[in-house]
Amino acid sequence: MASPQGSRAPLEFGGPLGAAALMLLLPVTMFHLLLVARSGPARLLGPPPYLPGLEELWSPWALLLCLTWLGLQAALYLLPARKVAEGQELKDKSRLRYPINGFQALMLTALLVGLGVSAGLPLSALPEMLLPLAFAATLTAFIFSLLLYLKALVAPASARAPGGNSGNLIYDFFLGRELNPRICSFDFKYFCELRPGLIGWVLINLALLMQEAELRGSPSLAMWLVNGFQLLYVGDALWYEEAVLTTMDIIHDGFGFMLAFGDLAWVPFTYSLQAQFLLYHPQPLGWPLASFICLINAVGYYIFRGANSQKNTFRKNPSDPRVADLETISTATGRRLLVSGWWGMVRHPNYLGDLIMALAWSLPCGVFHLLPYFYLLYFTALLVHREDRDERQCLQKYGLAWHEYCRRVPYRIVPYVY
Ligand SMILES: NC(=O)C1=CN([C@@H]2O[C@H](COP(=O)(O)OP(=O)(O)OC[C@H]3O[C@@H](n4cnc5c(N)ncnc54)[C@H](OP(=O)(O)O)[C@@H]3O)[C@@H](O)[C@H]2O)C=CC1
Ligand SMILES: CC(C)CCC[C@@H](C)[C@H]1CC=C2C3=C(CC[C@@]21C)[C@@]1(C)CC[C@H](O)C(C)(C)[C@@H]1CC3
Repeated sequence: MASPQGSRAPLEFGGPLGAAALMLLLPVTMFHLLLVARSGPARLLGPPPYLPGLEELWSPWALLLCLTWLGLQAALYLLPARKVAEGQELKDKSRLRYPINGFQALMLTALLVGLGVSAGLPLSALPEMLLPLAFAATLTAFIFSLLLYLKALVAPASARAPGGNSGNLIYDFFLGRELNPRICSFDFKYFCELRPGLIGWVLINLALLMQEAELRGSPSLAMWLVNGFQLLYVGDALWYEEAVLTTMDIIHDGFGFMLAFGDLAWVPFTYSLQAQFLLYHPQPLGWPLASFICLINAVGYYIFRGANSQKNTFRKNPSDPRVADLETISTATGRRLLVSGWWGMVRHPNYLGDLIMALAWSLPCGVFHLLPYFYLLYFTALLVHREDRDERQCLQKYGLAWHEYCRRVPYRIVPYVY
């Protein structure tokens, strides 16, 4: 469908029908997971134990907590940054500037939470509020996406995202019309991608760990592992914050319901599923198996970090001694593609590392329930779809050079498998 605004990007996610289905399915799945995690049988594929009434979902206190959290993270975002980074070149040849203070926000949040807990803040009561909090976050994401849609109506054409301007209201609302919506220097997409959801996720994990300690005397080894692995992942994302500026979400995708809901609700409430499961279904785990799981997480992290850093270093400065010796192929755009090192092994080595880590996050929950493996299953689907989207974009950008890269590096994510 050609858009009235002139953008001819092919429709993704199954077009308007797919977008409408996802807008319904994603929140329903999130609430299903929250309900099933605390039920006895914890069956991913079974019906939820009961259907919650509005009085169990809606709480003005939960909404207030959710908005206070967003306000706190926004205030931390506005604090002076150790560095200001430039994003990729935009259509109008300009570059946006982004504060690099995400890790500082994580540390300050930890300090504030630590002070709060020592002053009697009942953090371990948070798990009891997950349902109304998730409802408040979903409501916030929906209203926020509506405001973003309206804001895009008055944005200049050069500010539009390549994909979210089909002319179909539902599709554009889902994908997001504006690429980098901002008020003054406050960048909503960059803020939401890394701060409230990711830091909220580790806070929920911590609250679940503390509640387990209250219930059983001390947190289990499995709970420690899940908390440790996911804290490492979030800490890494914020430490290497600048790297997010070269991801598909920032460069290509508009900011609409998909990312607003994904960042503000989906990430904190479904990515903490393993810790939620462990609180209600304690799993025995001995040190030998725990050490093996740590090794799997370390291998995944090594590949994930190695691949992401290699590409970011190369994109920032191809003559950097750490990447200068790597073999590359030239493209008509002037940008080169790496064909050795991590990016010579498969075409998305960072996805491979991420998937190995996802496996390590589920293993502490044992092998008798499918529920804690939901993240691994969803993430595999997300990355396979994302890889497909990226391939199409790269083919459009690099043409013959991309074909040559695919010939030299035939596997997409898993060597000799896929
Ligand atoms: N936990 C989660 O829920 C999620 C995590 N992720 C993680 O986010 C990270 C970023 O993912 P994503 O944004 O999808 O994609 P990538 O970081 O893999 O970026 C893809 C881009 O990299 C560049 N590129 C591809 N091949 C090469 C090459 N051989 N040499 C140099 N540059 C190349 C191309 O852009 P160009 O050439 O224009 O630079 C391409 O568009 C990944 O580690 C992923 O695992 C992603 C989604 C969800
Ligand atoms: C559920 C929907 C269909 C899709 C929602 C997707 C979002 C939840 C994800 C899209 C890309 C993401 C990234 C991260 C978190 C999840 C979302 C927002 C990321 C911030 C996680 C930490 C990593 O280190 C990263 C590389 C910075 C990630 C960037 C992409």
